[in-house]
Amino acid sequence: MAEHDSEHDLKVGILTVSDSCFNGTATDRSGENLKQVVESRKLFNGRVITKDILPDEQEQIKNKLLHWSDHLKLDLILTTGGTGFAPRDVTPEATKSVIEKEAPGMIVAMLKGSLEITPLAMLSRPVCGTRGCTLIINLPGSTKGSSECLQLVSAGIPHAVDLLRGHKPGVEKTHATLQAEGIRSVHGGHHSHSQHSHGSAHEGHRGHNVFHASGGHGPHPPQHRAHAHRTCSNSHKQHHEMHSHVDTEKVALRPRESPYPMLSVEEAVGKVMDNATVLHSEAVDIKDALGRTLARSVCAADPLPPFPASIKDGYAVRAEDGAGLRMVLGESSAGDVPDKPVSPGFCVRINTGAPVPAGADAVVQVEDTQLVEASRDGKQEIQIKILKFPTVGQDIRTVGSDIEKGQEILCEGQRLGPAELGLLATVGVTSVPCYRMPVVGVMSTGNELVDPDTPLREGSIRDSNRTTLLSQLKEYGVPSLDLGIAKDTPDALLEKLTDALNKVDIIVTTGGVSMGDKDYLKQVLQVDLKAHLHFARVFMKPGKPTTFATLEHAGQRKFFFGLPGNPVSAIVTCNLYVIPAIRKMTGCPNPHRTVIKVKVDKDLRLDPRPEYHRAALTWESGDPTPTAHTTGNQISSRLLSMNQANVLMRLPPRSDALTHIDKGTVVDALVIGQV
Ligand SMILES: Nc1nc2c(c(=O)[nH]1)N[C@H]1C(S)=C(S)[C@@H](COP(=O)(O)OP(=O)(O)OC[C@H]3O[C@@H](n4cnc5c(N)ncnc54)[C@H](O)[C@@H]3O)O[C@H]1N2
Ligand code: MOO
Ligand SMILES: [Mg+2]
Repeated sequence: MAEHDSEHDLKVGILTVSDSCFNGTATDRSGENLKQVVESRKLFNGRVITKDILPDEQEQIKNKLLHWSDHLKLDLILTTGGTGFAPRDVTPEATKSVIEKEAPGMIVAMLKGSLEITPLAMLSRPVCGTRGCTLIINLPGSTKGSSECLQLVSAGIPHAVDLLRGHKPGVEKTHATLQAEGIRSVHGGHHSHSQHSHGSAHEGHRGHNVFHASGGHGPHPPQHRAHAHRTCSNSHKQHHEMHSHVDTEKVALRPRESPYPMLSVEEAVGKVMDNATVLHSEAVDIKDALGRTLARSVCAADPLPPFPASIKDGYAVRAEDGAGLRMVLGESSAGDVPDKPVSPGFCVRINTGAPVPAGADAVVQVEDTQLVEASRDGKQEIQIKILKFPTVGQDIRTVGSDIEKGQEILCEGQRLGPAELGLLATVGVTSVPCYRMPVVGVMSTGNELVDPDTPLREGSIRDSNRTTLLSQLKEYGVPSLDLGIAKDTPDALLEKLTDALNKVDIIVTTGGVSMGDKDYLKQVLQVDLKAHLHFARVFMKPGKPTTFATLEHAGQRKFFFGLPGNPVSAIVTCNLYVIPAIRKMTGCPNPHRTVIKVKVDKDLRLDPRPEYHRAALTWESGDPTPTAHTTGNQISSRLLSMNQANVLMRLPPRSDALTHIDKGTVVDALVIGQV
């Protein structure tokens, strides 16, 4: 599949120069048509960033060209109209006043091609040239003429822009592509009629077109004959090689590697965590704080228990009275405020949790007493016989014995679980400062995707990544937004991402980040959103094309995680990069996954990349190291390999010395599920 050098996508401006279109007495058909031709991406990979209509006023045209070149920094400006001999035709003059270098070759290409169609083309006065990195081309005003002329120069446009941008890789890459892949059929105006001596004519390398000059050079054995072709030479020659032939035998065939460096997982995680700064705190009611991270420590305002409390149901006594008979004075139940102090020889019936009355310094549980029926002066009195000698403090919780006044009960950075929230209730703190939770938007990309509840159509599959990722975020109590499915076009991506930027802190997309010619995410991030791309390839399996970027938007730092589309890659990379980043942002002091030692349950073949191998744990009796049962075929598309998996075993990359991991070997494993 032709690699799509997305960063070379051209930013195009279309300027219609016409009094009648400007004042609305005519419709701007040629400008609209040019927009369609550019958006069709048939001639080159470009996108119309801006389009306008101006009257035939030289100053206005000049200012527009200056603005589009110097401020919008467009790659290509196509003007249509105002290039003739009529008194109001001043587009060439306006253009000449802004360009820094002329491009006569393009004028020749246009006029040569046009003159073959009509001699009247001699009346056209187009100017072509560059200003900064912007290429400006005057096209005729008619719909037919402007699109024909654009076709005539289109093959040179991408290279011109590459050279203007000083993007060696673009030119070199094209060269490498041509050399590596031999002759490409032409896409520009020169549909030469050379016969194809080998294989089917592939589509030209997207965005870079080359010319076929007809015929080859002398007899070549059919299988080796390379057509003569003219390509934009690389920068040091600055001219077209005419009719040179490429003998693919001799040319060094260079691989078409992605231009993005491959990071190790450690480096990638490091970059993510370096950028994930802790968010500010906000007051959260404790009934909504489950799973949140505390932003400030909490101390107890008062002691617990606030009074000496009985631990048992029994009798509050004076220990020094020892064992033997006691008159029962009264009772102290939980919630009572005792009013009768215990005097020598007496005791008070008491319940667990009830305040121990003054004078008493021990509690004898009811099991250690005998009830002695007694009556005095005809009145029923209760006496008990204490069977064992009580000790001072027995079964009494002294004031503050659970929580002292002023004691710090929770510290900053703690995750608030049920017990922690209970503690807050205990000390009467019902609202706590917690780190804000980032809002995470999840978006799938891919023309092949349909919603899970939609019937499949030819060539489509159901989107599972959103379900997986949204529920993984829910598991961590992270507020999330379903951003839907974006089609595989730059505009669809740009529109959804731009919209999401105002709603979420973190955007997680899946798909469209590998080497496909429809994998536009990186380009949209870099070119359109001007995001800072931290990495776009990681030496790991699954997850190689994982892409991470940040962007300052409206004074806030926004995060992009472009996870791979393969379902397993998506959830594994979410666990490795997204969840730890979120945990760090929410103040969690140890945001990373817990790593444990596990024993592999069978021989495992190693992959050339370090693999995060899915497994489910069991504990064999007497063996403290759990056994990790592999979930089988680990291909990145097989979501079943995540089924019941609660760890990701970290397996080393294959080497000459090590091609397998033997059964019983102990390896590290990241805990990702309930163990
Ligand atoms: N020439 C190369 N091709 C690929 C490479 C490479 O290095 N060279 N990398 C491969 C690896 S590794 C991965 S991972 C994938 C990732 O590609 P993308 O991130 O561009 O993902 P897509 O191409 O859009 O989709 C990949 C795969 O996953 C399916 N998919 C996508 N989204 C979903 C979803 N929401 N639910 C379910 N399934 C989804 C999609 O249909 C594809 O089958 O690139 C390899 N290619
Ligand atoms: O990197 Mo991919 O996720 O292995 O298939
Ligand atoms: Mg792809």
